[in-house]
Amino acid sequence: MTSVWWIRRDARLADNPALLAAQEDGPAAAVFAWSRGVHLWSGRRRAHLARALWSLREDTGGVVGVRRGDPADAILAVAREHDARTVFAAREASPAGIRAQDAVAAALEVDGRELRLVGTPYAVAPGRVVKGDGTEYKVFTPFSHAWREHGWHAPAEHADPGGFARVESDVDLDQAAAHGDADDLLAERHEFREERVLAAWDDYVAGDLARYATERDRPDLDSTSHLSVPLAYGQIHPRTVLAATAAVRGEAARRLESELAWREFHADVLFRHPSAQHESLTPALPDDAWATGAEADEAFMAWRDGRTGFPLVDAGMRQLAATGTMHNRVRMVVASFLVKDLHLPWQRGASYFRRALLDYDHAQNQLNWQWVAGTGRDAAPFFRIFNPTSQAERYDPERRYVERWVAEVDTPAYPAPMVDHAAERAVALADLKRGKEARAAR
Ligand SMILES: Cc1cc2nc3c(=O)[nH]c(=O)nc-3n(C[C@H](O)[C@H](O)[C@H](O)COP(=O)(O)OP(=O)(O)OC[C@H]3O[C@@H](n4cnc5c(N)ncnc54)[C@H](O)[C@@H]3O)c2cc1C
Repeated sequence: MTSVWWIRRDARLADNPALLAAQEDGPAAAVFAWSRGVHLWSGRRRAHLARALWSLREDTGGVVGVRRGDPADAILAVAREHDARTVFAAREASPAGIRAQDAVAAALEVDGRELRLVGTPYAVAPGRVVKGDGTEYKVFTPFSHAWREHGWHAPAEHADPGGFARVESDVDLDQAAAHGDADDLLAERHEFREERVLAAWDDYVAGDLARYATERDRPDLDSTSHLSVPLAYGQIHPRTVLAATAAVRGEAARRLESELAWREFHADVLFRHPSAQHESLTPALPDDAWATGAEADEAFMAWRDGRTGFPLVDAGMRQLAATGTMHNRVRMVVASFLVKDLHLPWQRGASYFRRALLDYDHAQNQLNWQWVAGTGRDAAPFFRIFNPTSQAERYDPERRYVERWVAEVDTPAYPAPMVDHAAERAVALADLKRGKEARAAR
């Protein structure tokens, strides 16, 4: 009997419980729905997705299908073609992901078929980690302890690459992969083959991981895992990552696990508070605190284009435009600069990141922006105002990162700082104080 595997954020054969379930009683008809939503993605992300799907198709003898249309239509059509009673897929926890799976389940049900959700893109499904009284953890550290205590399954076995039924495609993946990013080209192409992603991770565990605890904040040394891109497209599962780190002793492996716990925490927060995708969880600032009008637009463009006159901010924004990624420390600095120095709402920065990041992940992006803005789930957000100059001195001491991305930094062509950081910091703190007083008075 053929079942359908609806490919979502999990274009991989390794450690994929939904795919294994679909192959249990016979070959799986695998299909990805190339929906209107995908057309709204940036060209660089769409092209990377096409390459990841192309790679999966290569690995399965060319039988994986990619169908134009919204999931409810595309998945139902393939289920009918293969006379499949059951469709298997990973459960998503984001608002858009939940909407899509509800729509697919409803379309299948009226046709006498069934959607079964198996596994999630997380080690522990969002919503599962709860306090003794069943309520959510609002703060990261206790969440991460409870998350570790909860634990997770060992990685699932590798799926059978020969266990697929052919699904015809109506999307030209070669075309999408080759030309999808023609107007949005990256300086370097990121790895998109599952086998190589896994091999690169094995190499990392055997090599650079040892430096992670001491160097993870150094953009000039670039010794982080670079897992965020394959995690975003589901080419590796966090459980696979955690199984490897569990076998390594020492601070570095624990640190990396803790970063993955942030990924799980943010997914949990968004699952419980879907409005956090657009609205501040804690509206820390009064409404009149935000800059508006033409001057604000110009400031935004200077930030976006890496022309602020603060070398670390400009280096980060140029790295983002050129490569689709940015080192985490620098993401925090540029985000803080937009919100606390330029007084622009975090949503504006988050929406530019959505266009520019190759590792864009809705929960991680929106909640990290809220963390920096001090509007998220945080005990002491008040003083999180990054000084772009001292951050550069501390984390890029020889200026190697800055000089790589801002070649003209020491020439007259480089602009003077667009704001006085100390003055803008004082404004931000005064705004935060007003916001706090207004909330207390309510
Ligand atoms: C404003 C802002 C926006 C961000 N947007 C995204 C995004 O859209 N997608 C995304 O994957 N990450 C995002 N991050 C988190 C982080 O910057 C990236 O995950 C990290 O830089 C990726 O590099 P790496 O894989 O080498 O990380 P490593 O340091 O090697 O970490 C390993 C993994 O842990 C997870 N991780 C690390 N730091 C964080 C964090 N702060 N929050 C959540 N998970 C984390 C990631 O999955 C990462 O791949 C954002 C951070 C900020 C401050």
